[in-house]
Amino acid sequence: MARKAAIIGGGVIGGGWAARFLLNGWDVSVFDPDPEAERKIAEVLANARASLPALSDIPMPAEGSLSFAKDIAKAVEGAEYVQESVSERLDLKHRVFAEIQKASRGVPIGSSTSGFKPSELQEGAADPSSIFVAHPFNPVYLLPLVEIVPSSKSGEQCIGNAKEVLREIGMFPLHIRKEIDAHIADRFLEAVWREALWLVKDGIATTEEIDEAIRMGFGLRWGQMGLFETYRVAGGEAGMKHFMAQFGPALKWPWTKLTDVPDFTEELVDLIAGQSDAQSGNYTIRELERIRDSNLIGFLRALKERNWGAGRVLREHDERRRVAFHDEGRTGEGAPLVMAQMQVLPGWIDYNGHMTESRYLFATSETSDAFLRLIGADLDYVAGGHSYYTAETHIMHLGEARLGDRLTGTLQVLYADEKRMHVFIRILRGEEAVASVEQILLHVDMKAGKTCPAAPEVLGRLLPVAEAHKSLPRPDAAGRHVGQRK
Ligand SMILES: NC(=O)C1=CN([C@@H]2O[C@H](COP(=O)(O)OP(=O)(O)OC[C@H]3O[C@@H](n4cnc5c(N)ncnc54)[C@H](O)[C@@H]3O)[C@@H](O)[C@H]2O)C=CC1
Ligand SMILES: C[N+](C)(C)CC(=O)CC(=O)[O-]
Repeated sequence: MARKAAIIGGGVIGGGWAARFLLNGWDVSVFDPDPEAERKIAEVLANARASLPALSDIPMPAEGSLSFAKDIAKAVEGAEYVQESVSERLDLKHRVFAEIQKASRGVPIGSSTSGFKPSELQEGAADPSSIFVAHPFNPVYLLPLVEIVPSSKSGEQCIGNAKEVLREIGMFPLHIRKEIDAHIADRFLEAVWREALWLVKDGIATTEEIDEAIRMGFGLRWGQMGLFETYRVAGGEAGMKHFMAQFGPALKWPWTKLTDVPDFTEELVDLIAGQSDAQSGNYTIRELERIRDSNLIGFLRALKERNWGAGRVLREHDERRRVAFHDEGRTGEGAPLVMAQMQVLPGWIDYNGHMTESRYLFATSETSDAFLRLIGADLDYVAGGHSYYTAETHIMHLGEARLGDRLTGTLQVLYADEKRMHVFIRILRGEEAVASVEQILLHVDMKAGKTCPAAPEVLGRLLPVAEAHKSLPRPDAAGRHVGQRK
């Protein structure tokens, strides 16, 4: 049975949490008195379904079920984890915690609060030890960071369990050791926002110019190296000390307004809202969300390739799920093995408006690479000097894959021996095959540059699969060559 999370407050952030839990296989019960909550969450969920799976290199678990509860007590019934995401008002959050704890004592309650300290959230609670800050970042279903802030009253076991749950849904829990208003990340965001407000108010830059200054330059740097690592590099060979000596004094020059905040007069609000409308008003919010999401996917995938920063979290999440998915001894008895799930992304579409041909080969190697990992011919094996090389590939295009389609790669072993592996891959959209691919792979000694028998532990996994697949019907297309008549 799927595990259950309760989401209290289903706005921008609650909707993102619901999507992240659901797509990672959890059942989710939402309570939000807003009559529009169901519609809003459905829209966030649609965006999440179109983006999150594209970060994963192994099949996503079956989506959990979503329900809307009539009150908090019903929502938290049987929940293993509760995430509070109601509006940012302390009195409201206190009332919500009281209701949760009346119905379910001891369950971990993470609060999405952007600024309140956990000790403030815990005031007057029946059980302060199970309330803590779990501050996420928008879009919650794509960005891994969640700031976990306990107070001295928080239970160690509760925080440990909560971090484990959050890791399971692919997040990066950053444990903040000392509680502080606005935690770590929002202090930066506020500081940058304050400076930006001054620049607009003083007529120095428009909202668009400020956004260009970020996204064309240092925003890209921060996304992959953060602040200190970026500055370390900027210190050149002389390093961080040199960087500090050179640029430290500037902090005391009048470069910044520091903590001075401009008054939110009607004039300033109109100025900023007007410039923002002129800059992006031709897009709806949902369109902007989709643009943001597909940019983030590309960026995160690049980081994943390099196993760097947020990309490392994605790899670790895949690895945890791979262990669960490819449980020991799985041979694919009675059916081809489901090896990969993919999503057709904007950059995969060609001038004919469907998935471009090179992506069929990409989908094939995603599938066969996953199989190689399953049988132990993984990156460690390759580092040891042995690998499988593809000797021949025949792709048959059977249907058109379109933008946003979810594709599944399955693999059937037609034949295998010490050195050879003959496989049949299907790229499926739902039940329909959009392509079938026949491949022969050879096991090689990479240093010698010639074929050789695979290691016994690899054969120990490959041959039982080949044996199990002997009972499967041989695909009609197996053995066909290009242009051949039936
Ligand atoms: N929007 C953002 O960028 C971020 C917001 N947060 C935090 O997340 C929390 C929620 O913020 P948003 O989602 O942006 O606000 P929002 O206004 O989009 O959603 C708040 C939701 O709470 C619901 N609500 C109000 N009273 C309720 C009650 N008694 N029980 C259940 N639901 C109730 C409202 O109907 C609304 O749907 C806040 O604490 C905020 O600081 C955290 C990270 C980012
Ligand atoms: C604006 N905000 C303070 C609510 C932002 C956050 O808390 C985090 C984010 O997603 O930027």
